Amino acid sequence: MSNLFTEIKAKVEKHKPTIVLPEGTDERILEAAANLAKDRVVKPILVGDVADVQAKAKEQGIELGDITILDPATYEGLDEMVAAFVERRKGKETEESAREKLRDVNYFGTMLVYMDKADGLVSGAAHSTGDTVRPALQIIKTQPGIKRTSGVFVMVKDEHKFVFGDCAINIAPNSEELAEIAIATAETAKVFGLDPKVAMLSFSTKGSASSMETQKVSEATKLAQAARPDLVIDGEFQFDAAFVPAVAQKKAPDSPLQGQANVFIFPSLESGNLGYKIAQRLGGYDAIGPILQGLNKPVNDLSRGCNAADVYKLSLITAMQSINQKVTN
Ligand SMILES: CC(C)(COP(=O)(O)OP(=O)(O)OC[C@H]1O[C@@H](n2cnc3c(N)ncnc32)[C@H](O)[C@@H]1OP(=O)(O)O)[C@@H](O)C(=O)NCCC(=O)NCCS
Ligand SMILES: CC(=O)OP(=O)(O)O
Repeated sequence: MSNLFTEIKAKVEKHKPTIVLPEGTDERILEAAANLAKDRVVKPILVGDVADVQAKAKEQGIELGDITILDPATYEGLDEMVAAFVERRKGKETEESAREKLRDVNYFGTMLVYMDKADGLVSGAAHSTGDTVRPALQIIKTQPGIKRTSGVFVMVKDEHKFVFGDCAINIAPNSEELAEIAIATAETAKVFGLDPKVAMLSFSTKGSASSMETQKVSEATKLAQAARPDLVIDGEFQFDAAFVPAVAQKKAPDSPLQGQANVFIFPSLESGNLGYKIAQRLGGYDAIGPILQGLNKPVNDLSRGCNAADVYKLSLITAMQSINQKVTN
């Protein structure tokens, strides 16, 4: 495990937050839950039919020990949960529709977090991002002052570390949304020990091309710089001009980034999602996330292409977010 996760583990194990893993019959989730419990870093809660979860674990040779398994169908606090859900959704759900939705493991798990029965949630190994995050957007909601949540990846290879955003949520952000994503991602990067140097990515560097797309990024750059003059944010940049000092010298010699960017903001979800997967699969980077930024409580998504180690690491990050949020609140 890289230094980054060894450090996070040391921080988290003192508190042992409770993390809900709603996909209780997925073998990667089961393996990660067993390892998290064995290493005594977080307390996992698995969701699903108890017999099914236990059978799947047995089939995989995974020892669950005393890990809690909650079944939405038999959960004794369900009436209280239904009432809290209806109240939270203020006229958007009836008791009947709430009861129906809470049969879904992601809605159920998210309500456990909302009701403080758990500190955070990690899901998405077996669900699409939409199905994973929609309950959080509706129930947990964004922090005051944050308009939209966004999803970033911490990209790690040996001691190299970068943050990529938005790779998960906002399909076609406008310039204001992109500026908000850039600022939130810079703050997330600090949590991972980076001194953020934020590049706003495009297919153009400092006006080398001009189109609606490049102007959107250039406008977002100005908005982010104006909102947070304390942060190093520049754009618009092609990836090479942001990352390779020799190319930066040629394309943007006056930029404070100097080809040293470590936070990359993609102009659209198409580019962000493709970009992280290319760095992961061709570049050999570990891609941990998507980590959702700006929510009131930590709920994080996984790629369906994840492995058990990814689930373990994202659970550690989720636990760290819950500890940090409690300190801040
Ligand atoms: C995230 C996503 C599912 C939300 O879309 P949706 O379910 O259609 O959302 P809706 O527009 O119906 O809104 C549902 C709720 O979420 C809120 N919401 C939607 N997007 C949000 C965002 N980015 N931040 C915060 N809240 C958001 C809405 O305000 C709404 O709240 P309300 O019900 O309290 O009024 C959608 O943007 C999406 O599909 N994104 C791409 C996901 C993806 O496939 N990524 C690639 C793989 S990682
Ligand atoms: C983050 C992501 O791309 O998720 P998935 O691979 O499950 O679509």
